[in-house]
Amino acid sequence: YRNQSTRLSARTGKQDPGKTGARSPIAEPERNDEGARNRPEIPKVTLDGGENEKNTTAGGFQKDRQATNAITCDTKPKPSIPLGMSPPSPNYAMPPPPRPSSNAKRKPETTLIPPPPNRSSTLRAAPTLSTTLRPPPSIASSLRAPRSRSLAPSTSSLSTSTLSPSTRPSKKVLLDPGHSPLDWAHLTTNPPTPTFLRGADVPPQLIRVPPSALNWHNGRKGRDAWGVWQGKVYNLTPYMKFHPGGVGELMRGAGKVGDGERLFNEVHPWVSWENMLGECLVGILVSENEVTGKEGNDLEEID
Ligand code: HEM
Repeated sequence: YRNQSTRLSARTGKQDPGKTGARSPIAEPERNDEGARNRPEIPKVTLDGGENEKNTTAGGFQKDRQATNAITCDTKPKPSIPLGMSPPSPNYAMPPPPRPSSNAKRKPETTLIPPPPNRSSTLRAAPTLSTTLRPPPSIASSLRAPRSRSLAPSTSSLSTSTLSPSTRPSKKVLLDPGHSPLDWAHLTTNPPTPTFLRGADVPPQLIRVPPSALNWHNGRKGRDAWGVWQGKVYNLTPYMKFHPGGVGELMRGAGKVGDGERLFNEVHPWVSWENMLGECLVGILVSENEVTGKEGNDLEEID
């Protein structure tokens, strides 16, 4: 190429032949370009060899590059690409569109392509390795989770009373001293009087309890509070302050036929009403007609 450029410059530039003959082939294009600046004719014909090396020193030659790239980009990009990749990025951005030539594209592609694929490949390899390594622990973890979960229900089925408080918010109240479940158990086994648990106004025998009598014992105005469970009437009054749910909760079903049992089953169906209040049993719930015609509460007829 250099020889060709010198030949072309020798053809157009009449003064060059004598200069080029004395100079070396390598130094000729640089010196000839300096002389070509002053010449008006040189840029038109000999932009190939003369401009290439000169343009590297002056930015004004880039305009000439753009105009001449269509013809002489083959030789220019080779030296300009390695040098101009980093510094003249904005100016260098202009050439790419006019570089339809194959040589210009090959060099930047080859220089630019290696880094991306290498980086991407390295980046891809890492996640793929991590993903390939993750599955084993994930499987192990997935197997562990169901095991713990599967064990939970099995234990819950064994004792629902122990797990129920954890599943729902507790509404237990602070009981007064001497009113713990053990205290209640002691009281039921050793009542102060034979009628203390069943009520002062109740005979020692079980009685027939009509709804009217039940409603009257609603725990208000000094009356005892009666509750019904499976057709049996219990005196709740002595248990009021021993009730872990509080007096108010226990009073919700006092003196009512079906409310007490329904609420009891909603809150704690696992609690044994009969065992806890066995000594508080008053009698059995009967219809109002069964009691009418008899004087008062005839308790002896039940036995
Ligand atoms: C109207 C009827 C009743 C209502 C509305 C009621 C309500 C409640 C409530 C809200 C609690 C607290 C539950 C918690 O937060 O853990 C509770 C606890 C309790 N109640 Fe009742 N109750 C009623 C009748 C009874 C009766 C008649 C008995 C006795 C036979 C009884 C025995 C208990 C016991 C033993 C607990 C403690 C449960 C536990 O430790 O988990 N309750 N009740």
